[in-house]
Amino acid sequence: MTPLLQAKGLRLAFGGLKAADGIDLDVEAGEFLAIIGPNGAGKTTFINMTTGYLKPQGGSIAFEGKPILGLSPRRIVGLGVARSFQLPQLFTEHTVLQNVALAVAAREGVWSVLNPLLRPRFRDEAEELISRFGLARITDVRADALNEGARKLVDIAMAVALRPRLLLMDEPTSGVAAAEKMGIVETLVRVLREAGVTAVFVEHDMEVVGRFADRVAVWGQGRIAALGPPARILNDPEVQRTVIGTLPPGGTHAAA
Ligand SMILES: Nc1ncnc2c1ncn2[C@@H]1O[C@H](COP(=O)(O)OP(=O)(O)OP(=O)(O)O)[C@@H](O)[C@H]1O
Repeated sequence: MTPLLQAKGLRLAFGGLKAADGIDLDVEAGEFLAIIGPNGAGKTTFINMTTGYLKPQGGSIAFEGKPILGLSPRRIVGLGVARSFQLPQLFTEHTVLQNVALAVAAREGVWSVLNPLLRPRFRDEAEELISRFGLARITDVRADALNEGARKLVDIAMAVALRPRLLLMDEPTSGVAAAEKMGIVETLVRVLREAGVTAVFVEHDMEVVGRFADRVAVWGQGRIAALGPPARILNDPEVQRTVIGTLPPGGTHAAA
């Protein structure tokens, strides 16, 4: 079967720095794939290339078998690939409802920030989506008054409003308070699974990766250093040493 997303030989250098140095990755429909790796390994660069924000200098990317490399971010969204950002991109002076309604309107080709709530169809859909994310109690709260966990969920709700088949999330739990983290991930995984959305997410919290990823890709200096099920990857001594940091340099077993 054709993979949902297929990246082959992606290369991109910034000056002498190879942020992508021959990335080959297939993402299968329905899976949750976690990307882990040290800072600067090129994880965000991969998301940027896949969503049209950066153009690789070599290689190819196909979504549902069709080439998407070189298309604008908006065209790629239109084909069914959405993303969320490490820093949520919300309209801070607008309420949660207005933000999500704007995303619904954008999907329908209405790009105006002039009150999308005037259209009951957009408003109803936004309200329904907000309640699926368990955010009904903050529907009318302005985005700049939200905590980081709520901001992340609203950002992802806006991406889901675009009705993607693939969603790429850049560090969905970064900045979220530890006590809130698992609840946030449980919510977004539930919504994405119910909606049949395949997910690729960059994550630094290995407990989140272990609980929610079907496969894990380990990034190292613009390359995929390891790829496989979480039970194997997270217990790999080399991954523990270079990414997770539980082993002393040269150590062979996890520190207590
Ligand atoms: N637009 C750019 N111009 C120049 N250098 C860039 C650009 N984007 C990324 N880089 C560099 O490319 C390398 C890979 O960056 P990237 O953001 O993809 O890493 P990352 O694995 O996502 O890191 P982190 O976990 O810190 O977010 C870094 O050294 C970064 O400084």
